[in-house]
Amino acid sequence: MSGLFLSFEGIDGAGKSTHIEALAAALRARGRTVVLTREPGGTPVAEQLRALALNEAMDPLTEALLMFAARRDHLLQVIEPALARGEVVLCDRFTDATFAYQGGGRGFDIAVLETLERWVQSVPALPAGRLRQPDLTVWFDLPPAVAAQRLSGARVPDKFEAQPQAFFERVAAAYARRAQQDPGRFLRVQADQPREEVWTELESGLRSRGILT
Ligand SMILES: Nc1ncnc2c1ncn2[C@@H]1O[C@H](COP(=O)(O)OP(=O)(O)OP(=O)(O)O)[C@@H](O)[C@H]1O
Ligand SMILES: Cc1cn([C@H]2C[C@H](O)[C@@H](COP(=O)(O)O)O2)c(=O)[nH]c1=O
Repeated sequence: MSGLFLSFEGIDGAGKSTHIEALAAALRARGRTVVLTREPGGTPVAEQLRALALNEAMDPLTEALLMFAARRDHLLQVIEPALARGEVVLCDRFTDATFAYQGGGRGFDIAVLETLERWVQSVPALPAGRLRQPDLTVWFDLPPAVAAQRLSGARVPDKFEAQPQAFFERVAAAYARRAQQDPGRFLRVQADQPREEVWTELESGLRSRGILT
């Protein structure tokens, strides 16, 4: 069986975690081996970088470099080996999050992010010039006001969760731009619905792409 790389995106509180576990169970029930992982993180080195990026104040370039450094380690140590073994990788966030949070939220230079994307996602298994990208990105599209309501009081906010709603409006707009640039890779799920309906929409999108049978 060939490997499959799915990423899950959306603003904080959009509902990714709620559905990733259920999807992993559905895929395992169909005989697939599933690796559940996340960014920033997924390896000991990347988890340390995550702790810095989510908790320490830093300038936007430093933040972007930490995200991509964590990603490089995660790709080489976890994602690429799993894909080579023919497994399914379910990754809670990937590079679209950098374009959304550092590019949209922070207003950091998109051209620099594109350069880092090319460096980091060039991997030995792919011919020169081709980048490792998710086969499909599920984008949980939720209005920031609804996300804020869902997260209010739920936990101690990290550096990003503590940002004002205007930050998340920019993040959401940047996700929409990324999806527009590569519509074939994105599955948009309307996340402002009851959990069961979000799951039904996700399941149906995955069926129509042959990922769930
Ligand atoms: N469809 C829904 N309707 C109402 N509440 C929901 C729905 N989906 C998830 N929630 C709740 O919203 C909160 C955020 O959900 P979840 O943790 O799945 O989001 P997330 O996208 O993984 O967030 P983060 O990226 O910040 O970790 C949780 O309390 C969850 O129970
Ligand atoms: C990959 C990535 C993530 N972020 C931000 C987005 C979230 O606020 C946190 C991760 O927390 P989660 O609960 O695991 O979703 O990090 C970012 O700013 N840039 C990135 O590239």
